[in-house]
Amino acid sequence: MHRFRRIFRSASRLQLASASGVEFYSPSYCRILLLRREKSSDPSKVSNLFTPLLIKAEPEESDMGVGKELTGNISKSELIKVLNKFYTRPEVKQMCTENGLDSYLQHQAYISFRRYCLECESLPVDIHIVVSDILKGAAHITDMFPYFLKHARQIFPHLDCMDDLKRISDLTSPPSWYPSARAIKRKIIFHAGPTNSGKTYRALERFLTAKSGVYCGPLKLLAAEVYKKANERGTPCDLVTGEERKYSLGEGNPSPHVSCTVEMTAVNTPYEVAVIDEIQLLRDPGRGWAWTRAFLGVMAEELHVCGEAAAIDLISALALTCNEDVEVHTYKRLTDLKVEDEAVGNFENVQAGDCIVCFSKNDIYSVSRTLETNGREAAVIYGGLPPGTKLAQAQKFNDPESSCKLLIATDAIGMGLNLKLPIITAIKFPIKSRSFYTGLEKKRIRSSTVYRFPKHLQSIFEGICTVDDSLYFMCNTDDFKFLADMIQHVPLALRARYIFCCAPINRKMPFVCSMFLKFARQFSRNDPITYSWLCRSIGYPFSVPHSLGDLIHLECVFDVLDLYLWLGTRFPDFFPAVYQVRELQEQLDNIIQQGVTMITRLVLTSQQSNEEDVSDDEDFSQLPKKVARNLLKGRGKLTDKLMAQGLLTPNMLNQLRKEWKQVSSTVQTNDFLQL
Ligand SMILES: Nc1ncnc2c1ncn2[C@@H]1O[C@H](COP(=O)(O)OP(=O)(O)OP(=O)(O)O)[C@@H](O)[C@H]1O
Ligand SMILES: [Mg+2]
Repeated sequence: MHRFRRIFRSASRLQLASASGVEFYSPSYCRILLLRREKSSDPSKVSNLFTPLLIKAEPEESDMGVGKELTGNISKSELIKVLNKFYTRPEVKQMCTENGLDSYLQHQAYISFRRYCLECESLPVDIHIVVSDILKGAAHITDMFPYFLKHARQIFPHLDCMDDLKRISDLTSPPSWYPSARAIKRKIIFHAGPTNSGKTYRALERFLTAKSGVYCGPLKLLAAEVYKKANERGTPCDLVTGEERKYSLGEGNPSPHVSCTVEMTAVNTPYEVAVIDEIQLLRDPGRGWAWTRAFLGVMAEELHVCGEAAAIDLISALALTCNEDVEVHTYKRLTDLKVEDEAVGNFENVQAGDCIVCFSKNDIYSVSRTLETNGREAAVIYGGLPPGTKLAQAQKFNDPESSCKLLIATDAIGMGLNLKLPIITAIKFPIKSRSFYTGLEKKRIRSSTVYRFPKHLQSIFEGICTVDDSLYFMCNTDDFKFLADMIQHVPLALRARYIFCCAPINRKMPFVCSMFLKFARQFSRNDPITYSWLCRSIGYPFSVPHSLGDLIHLECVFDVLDLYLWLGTRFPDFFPAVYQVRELQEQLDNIIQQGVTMITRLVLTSQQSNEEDVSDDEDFSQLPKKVARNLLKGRGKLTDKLMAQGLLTPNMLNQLRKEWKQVSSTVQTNDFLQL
């Protein structure tokens, strides 16, 4: 029986148990490129993305002076008068709109047309004649329009292909993108129920007994678990994630069964059974597209989806658009869930077997320190840890022989780890309201759709695409755009640029971002990213972390290696060292494990060094206080900028601080400012 004890009373507490969210996914998971399209997208925002081409005011030689000869001279002031009058006429605005020029494009086109006419040494003959006729009253002011429109189309060539753009941006019928799946009538079974009710178990039983099958999971850890389980049960099964493919029947010989992360689902391979786990995640703004794609596209005679009952309506509606029915199997919890009446109150009341769920890494650090001060040993699990470390920590907690009886975790524990938890103490640190897993509100559930292009194209596409927003929304592409910006000046072919922009990296980690940029630069120079180059760049050999900063840096290095493997599966010629990199990851996983084991010591070291920093602040009394403090604390615009550009890593910053402390007594304010 799972017993919930509470330190703080809160209605949201129970939601921690159904840990099916996305908040704590490891940074290494694909977080891809989806746009959320607001219903009322402003078309002028799309126009703003188009920059007018510069048209030189050089009429053809044969035109030179002909207009003047035919109809006499036109002074600049007369010309300006005609142009201004033309642009203020409501009929002109109306004709512009009818020809696809919104107010932004009209304005830009007018500025350009006016400049063109005024800078021309001699107006093109046709324009000269029409202006002259307008001045004489022989033509209407709107007769200028064809010349204006011709100019507008020259400076905005996209106007000519807008219809085609709209056609290819028509996203109103995603089911039709998967003709192979539409060619078969799939039997869809929805396994609905709360967490720990046996949904995945039942679907997997069917998967394992089928002639062929695919399991599509939300996490690498889960995909790996199914891969292991299938092979142990005598069903040869391959593992496919963004970073690797493991063959069960020998290299290059695919098995009829595949366990994969949902992004890697093959939509052109026929299977007898497909299982899509945690189906409610198709509403996730970042990764939801992968569930939508798998659901609409997988070619399976029998499709089992497992997830929260709140997603039944959406799945049924999507199935209807595929002319398919959904059979719903509902499940009850296998174990009772009981919320205790009494709050735990304080850490001394935490008992052996308890799991303390925190909401950030910092809370993990402070709780582990507090527990250790009370002489309690705890295992630690959070999303950013490598899979091996998570498993080792889970093992330590699960092992009845182990002296470690407590677990401190973010809700990364919710997916993919089997934990023996007779009692879960859900603690919210700090007490601030954050809603997790809040269920799917009917009106807001829509499935997400993906489109991926380099940033500028992506934004244009986002603006003009049409989506059936009763069922779909475009996902969030901020990460994609961030990466596109970062490599904007690196000369890459479109396809390579696009793939680089899809890389699943955490943009909040400067070191990972800087390595991403280095990979892209090296790639653009046609230089393979060799093992020795990589080792030099990541500071190999690794050493056991001495501070929290070191530990976090090693986690980043792990992600860099993940990035290498991810790119390696797409550009094997340029990332040739995948086998060695996997070995490096194993070593690093072990070192991170050692770091996590002594996390309390790392917290202490970091606190002490912070305290030292604070006292050293006094040494800087000569310096502008804010600047000195920022340098010591690693904050401030310059520091942020250098970190963001990857020119400064946490390690380098630490080193810099140490060196700075040594020389601080001799450095004068002016020297510092000149630095
Ligand atoms: N019929 C069964 N026989 C034996 N073990 C079972 C059975 N059903 C479920 N289990 C076990 O119970 C545990 C929970 O089951 P499962 O993972 O399928 O739950 P779930 O409903 O998918 O939960 P979640 O929503 O958290 O993914 C697993 O360890 C599973 O192996
Ligand atoms: Mg499950």
